[in-house]
Amino acid sequence: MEDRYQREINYLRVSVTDRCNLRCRYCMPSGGVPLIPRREILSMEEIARVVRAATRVGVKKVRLTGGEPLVRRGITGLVKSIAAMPEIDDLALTTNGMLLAEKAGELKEAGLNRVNVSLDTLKPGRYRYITRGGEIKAVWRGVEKALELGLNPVKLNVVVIRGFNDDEIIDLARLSVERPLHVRFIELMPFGSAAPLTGGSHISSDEVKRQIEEKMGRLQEVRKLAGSGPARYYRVPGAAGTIGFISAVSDHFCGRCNRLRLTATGALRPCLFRDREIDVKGPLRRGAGPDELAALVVRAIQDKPGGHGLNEGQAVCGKSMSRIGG
Ligand SMILES: Nc1nc2c(ncn2[C@@H]2O[C@H](COP(=O)(O)OP(=O)(O)OP(=O)(O)O)[C@@H](O)[C@H]2O)c(=O)[nH]1
Ligand SMILES: C[S@@+](CC[C@H](N)C(=O)[O-])C[C@H]1O[C@@H](n2cnc3c(N)ncnc32)[C@H](O)[C@@H]1O
Ligand code: SF4
Ligand code: SF4
Repeated sequence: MEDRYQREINYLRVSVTDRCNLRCRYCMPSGGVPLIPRREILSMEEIARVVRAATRVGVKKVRLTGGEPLVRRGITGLVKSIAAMPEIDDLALTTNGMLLAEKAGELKEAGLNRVNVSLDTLKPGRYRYITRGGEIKAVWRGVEKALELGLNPVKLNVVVIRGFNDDEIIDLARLSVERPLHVRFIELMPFGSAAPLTGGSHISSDEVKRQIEEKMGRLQEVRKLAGSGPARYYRVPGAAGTIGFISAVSDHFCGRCNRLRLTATGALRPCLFRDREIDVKGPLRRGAGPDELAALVVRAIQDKPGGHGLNEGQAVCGKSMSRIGG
């Protein structure tokens, strides 16, 4: 359905857990986020009930994210139940890739359409540093497996950080040339944990694009690539994959916003950057039926702000990305 700004809201991002097997420096403090007791987290069955209610008011696309969705037990069963909902035409997952090689087969079989994998560097030492202990080989095994199984398109998420990976922009962009990989450069967003990395180090998507075009020639705009997110896509002429830009800070893609979020603790969140949330866990556990749940989804859609307000100093985000479901 449409919100107050005539935007069609048809995409639900579900954070299935706040837990993660990595501790990326821009996402979490070194000790991780304080663990939420298990009973506070929605069960897979509860998540499926909310998704089903959301389909009644026009949600067609679902993304499972987190924390790390692949550390949550029962993820394959959740994929299966969402994939079975006839209204859903795109079911995707965002993952750090560490467990992807072992899980990709069962996820594909359960009905997952595609994956976005986070990978900020090509260098094993840097990967270990930024993730505080991740193993890059495991991520590449996951990416290879996803390609082999046809979890199409496979997108790579690269957060660009000055002084960390800005010297790898061209090498990362080149990954899109030979193989059908879709490399997306993401502007670092000012969440709490990212603060030490943002000091004077923000690199805009325009700057990244300029660097790529200087070395690789003019990029062609690509109109359609499976997805529902905020990225803009381009292609090196003749390349198998694409290069995308997610300009969360410099560009107001809020005008094209099409999404709602469901947090791991059972709240509908109208906007990534605003702390306002609508509780659904309480009603779910008091036995709310499909109509009542659908009404809460409608309320969350009506509550969506026109934009994130980051550049007007209105945004308040006390939580980390892992809690909300980046
Ligand atoms: N500011 C902002 N950033 C978002 C929003 N949705 C996703 N992002 C960011 O975009 C980056 C990539 O997100 P993904 O989880 O891969 O999903 P997506 O780009 O929506 O997915 P596609 O359907 O493949 O286009 C992450 O860093 C997200 O935090 C949003 O609503 N607002
Ligand atoms: C929060 S993670 C959750 C899914 C999964 N654990 C992963 O890393 O892909 C989703 C996305 O948010 C991005 N992200 C986290 N913190 C960010 C920040 N401060 N700025 C920009 N992107 C961020 C990550 O790079 C990742 O692509
Ligand atoms: S970005 Fe993803 S992998 Fe990294 S700490 Fe956050 S939730 Fe975990
Ligand atoms: S910041 Fe808020 S309004 Fe803007 S695109 Fe993201 S969720 Fe939508």
